Amino acid sequence: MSHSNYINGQWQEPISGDYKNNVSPHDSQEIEEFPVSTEADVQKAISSANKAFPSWKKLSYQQRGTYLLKAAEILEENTEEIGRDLTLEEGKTLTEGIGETRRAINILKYYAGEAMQPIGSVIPSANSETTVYTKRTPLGPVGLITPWNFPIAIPAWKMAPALIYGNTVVIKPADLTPKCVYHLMNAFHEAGLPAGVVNCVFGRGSVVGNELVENRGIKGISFTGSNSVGRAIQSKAMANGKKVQLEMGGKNPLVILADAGIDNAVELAIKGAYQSTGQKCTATSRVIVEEEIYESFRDRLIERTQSLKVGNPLVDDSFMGPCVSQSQYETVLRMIDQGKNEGNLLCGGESIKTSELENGYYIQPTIFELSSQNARIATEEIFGPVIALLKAADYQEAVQMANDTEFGLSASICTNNLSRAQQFIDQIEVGMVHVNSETAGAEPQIPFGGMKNSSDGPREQGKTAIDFYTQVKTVYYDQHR
Ligand SMILES: NC(=O)C1=CN([C@@H]2O[C@H](COP(=O)(O)OP(=O)(O)OC[C@H]3O[C@@H](n4cnc5c(N)ncnc54)[C@H](O)[C@@H]3O)[C@@H](O)[C@H]2O)C=CC1
Ligand SMILES: O=C(O)CCC(=O)C(=O)O
Repeated sequence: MSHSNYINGQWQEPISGDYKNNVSPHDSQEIEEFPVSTEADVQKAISSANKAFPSWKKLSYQQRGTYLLKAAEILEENTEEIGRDLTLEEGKTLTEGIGETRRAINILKYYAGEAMQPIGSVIPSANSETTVYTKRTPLGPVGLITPWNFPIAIPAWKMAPALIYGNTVVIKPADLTPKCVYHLMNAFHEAGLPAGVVNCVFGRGSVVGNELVENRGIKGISFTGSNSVGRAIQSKAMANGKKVQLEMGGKNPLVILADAGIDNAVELAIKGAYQSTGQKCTATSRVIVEEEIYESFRDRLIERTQSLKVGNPLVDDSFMGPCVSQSQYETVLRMIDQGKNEGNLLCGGESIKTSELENGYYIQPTIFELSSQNARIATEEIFGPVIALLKAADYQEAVQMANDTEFGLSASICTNNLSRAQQFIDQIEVGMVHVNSETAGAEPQIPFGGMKNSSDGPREQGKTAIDFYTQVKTVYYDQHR
């Protein structure tokens, strides 16, 4: 089956006539065809987003919210099918695929609800005759560049706030996972969204994404993906006068203090490190354990890791599926080889080539014990099912190690000591800190984003999303002159 771009309220074939298949990471089978678009397709989409902007901006928040709600209802009717398509093209388990689809639906509903919330504030002026208040004004057409690891939730969490606050959208989905954004576009189309308000152009980042970044018709870029691409986009987009929001990598630590319950701490490590095959920017990739319980924790972690069922993500009892692509699989295996030179391999460390999985991109969940926090596998983002395990003499050393990274997305501490937990919340240099919960996770109403080299620009999701998708207009209103 062949799909088209969604431009100006219509499904349009790419001008080049070129298509590429998405591929199942479970068995390398080609699934469906999606456009390999060129700059000219993007220019058409940008022009339609510009044409649609004035009348979309003019609608009330509640009128715009109605479209989001309708789209959410349409997705809801097809949750299972969409979750299945997500699992088929991305490789996370069906429970995660359906869960992510539900998350996308909740995001649309949450931002539809924002239409009922106050916008702006009234501020007292020095002059008693003057009322000062703030309004929010949308940026205009925005370009959304999204990754493959949350192929429906991340597009939804960028599109929903963009739309409710009055922007129009051109989205470029990750080329590995186009079907999920196709489902989103279809829901907006069926919901009767006016032509040109959302547009989707499938294709390569260096062509489609780059045109969004360079074209003057786009006023803001929201990007999630790798640090190298994010930073390159940032300098180009800012040079073109655009507002930029970046969500990039992480090297998230889970710190386990001696007073923590070992079984609970092990479960947090397992979920944080291996769900979605470790392909989350919030994944647990470093586990730092206080010396006193290090050995018992390590032994239990190895035992649980070896008990995990890795297999076809569409089959109910699989805990972990494959890496998303051949290239991601090769990158993770290269990092594992690096780890074999740097540390002590405790378990895993190989690809899985049983007859059922031989054509897939499967890797065993892997743990390295490290004596140095400076090893590459303890400092570089791997985006695979790999844990760097480190021993800390005490809390002070643990927090120093946790902060010894260029990244600052999320972190977690396992402890029953309230004052230690509070100290960690104050000392850890991340955007999202957990106490006794896993490093991953996001909810629509909660600000999402990091410090240091993990993020740039205002936070995504929750009420803070308004800070990227609008500008503040201050009004001085004097009634008597
Ligand atoms: N922070 C996160 O959630 C994510 C991080 N990553 C990291 O990035 C690594 C590589 O994954 P990729 O898929 O290659 O990430 P990427 O950063 O290349 O891709 C992310 C998005 O940017 C687009 N893009 C790529 N080059 C572009 C350009 N020159 N101009 C405009 N858009 C462009 C891609 O098509 C995709 O839609 C992963 O191993 C992981 O470490 C990947 C995906 C998500
Ligand atoms: O932890 C989550 O659920 C969201 C993570 C995420 O947004 C990402 O990996 O890009």
